[in-house]
Amino acid sequence: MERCRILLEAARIIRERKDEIATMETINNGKSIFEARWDIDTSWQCLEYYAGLAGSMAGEYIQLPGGSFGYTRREPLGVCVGIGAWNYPFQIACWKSAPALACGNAMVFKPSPFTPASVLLLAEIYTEAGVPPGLFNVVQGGAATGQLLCQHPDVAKVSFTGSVPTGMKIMEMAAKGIKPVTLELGGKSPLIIFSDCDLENVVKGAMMANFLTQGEVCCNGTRVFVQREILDEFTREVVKRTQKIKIGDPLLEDTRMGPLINRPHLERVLGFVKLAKEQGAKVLCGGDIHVPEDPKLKDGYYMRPCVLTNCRDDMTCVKEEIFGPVMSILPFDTEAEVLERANDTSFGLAAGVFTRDIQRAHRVVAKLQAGMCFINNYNVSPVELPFGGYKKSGFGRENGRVAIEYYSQLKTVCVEMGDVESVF
Ligand SMILES: NC(=O)C1=CN([C@@H]2O[C@H](COP(=O)(O)OP(=O)(O)OC[C@H]3O[C@@H](n4cnc5c(N)ncnc54)[C@H](O)[C@@H]3O)[C@@H](O)[C@H]2O)C=CC1
Ligand SMILES: C[N+](C)(C)CCCC(=O)O
Repeated sequence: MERCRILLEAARIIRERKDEIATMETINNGKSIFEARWDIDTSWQCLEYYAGLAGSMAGEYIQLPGGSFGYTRREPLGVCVGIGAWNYPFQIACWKSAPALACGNAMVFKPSPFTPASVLLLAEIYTEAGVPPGLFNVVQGGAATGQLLCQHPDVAKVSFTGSVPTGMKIMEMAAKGIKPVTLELGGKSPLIIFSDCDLENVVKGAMMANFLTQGEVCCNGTRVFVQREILDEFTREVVKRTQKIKIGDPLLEDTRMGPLINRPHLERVLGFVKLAKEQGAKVLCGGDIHVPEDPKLKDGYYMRPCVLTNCRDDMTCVKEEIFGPVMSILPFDTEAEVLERANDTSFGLAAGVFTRDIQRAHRVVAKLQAGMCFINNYNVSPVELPFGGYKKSGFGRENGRVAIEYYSQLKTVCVEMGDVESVF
């Protein structure tokens, strides 16, 4: 209950300082202030959720023959390390620290060096809320710092959000110390749109699946499979809306897309679009640099969101994670065909299906190889639901009741009520 009270107080302070934190996050990352406010909401909600669970963590009592019994205790792991990516800096820190602290662990958090700032506000808020000194710590740095943290003998667990290649290294380092890891890695998720869907919702869903945070979202549904009967209508509508996305100064109230994280990443994303064209894809809109009218923004890392058609499953833009605002549209004819194509990837973070046929919706998600499946929506993040990947998108889960298991260990106590029976 004490942990609950402190986490609730921290959640309250985050709500109270929401605009200030969102502004910091926008400056930190470049996402629009409108969206940053959403991220701050899913951050304090996570603290509230685990505050609620903190007081109810308990073990089991198991009756044994002859009056003997056993019981289990859910105990903390110790010092947990959190390593974050740059796309959701504040939210990632909350999604890791809230369950860690609720379970009684300490956390050392290392944000991405591209977004070092907002997590310091979180540390400040935890302290103000009553988290004892030393329980939540921020260490700044890049790969070398991350490695030192993972290899440190006093660290009991590592929770990582980032790319697949780094995830592999983390797992290797953790293996040397037999430390559990949670890996939230990349994706190339399918969004499957059947012709019986509600077109208005589907278009909104496809935009949500592709263009939040400049498209720099791990669970984005970037392979948009559209049933052939509605291909033209869907494409027309999605292109129309994509062209209307307001790009510019992310601190302005009506902006919906800010700059990408840095110059090399912008160039990498533009390179994917160039390669897509060379491989035969057609750019229906965007895919190039955007120069805002405001002269002080002219060197910003802005690009116009891109919709690609004429895509084939073997193209690089369809196979690899771009981590930018690039949607690939792929027509399909039958359910069996689309399922096979959707699952033909080494990633498995998320997937979405839009249809009015409820039997089909559940049949399809049951066969999708992805940890987070959406029916008739995409990229919403209720903190009550576990989030995490299949296959190379990682393992372990954040959010939901299950995350408790990734931040605690189970002790079994066996109690003898009779005499010791010995073989000797
Ligand atoms: N599944 C998920 O929840 C999410 C996954 N991602 C993935 O993250 C990637 C983009 O983020 P980046 O920051 O570029 O990823 P990254 O893997 O380069 O870096 C992530 C974090 O790991 C640290 N790091 C880098 N090398 C390390 C090493 N050898 N040892 C320990 N720490 C190390 C970085 O400093 C950073 O804090 C994308 O591939 C994306 O899919 C991003 C956000 C969410
Ligand atoms: C908030 N949401 C669902 C759009 C993305 C969360 C995962 C990430 O950190 O990329």
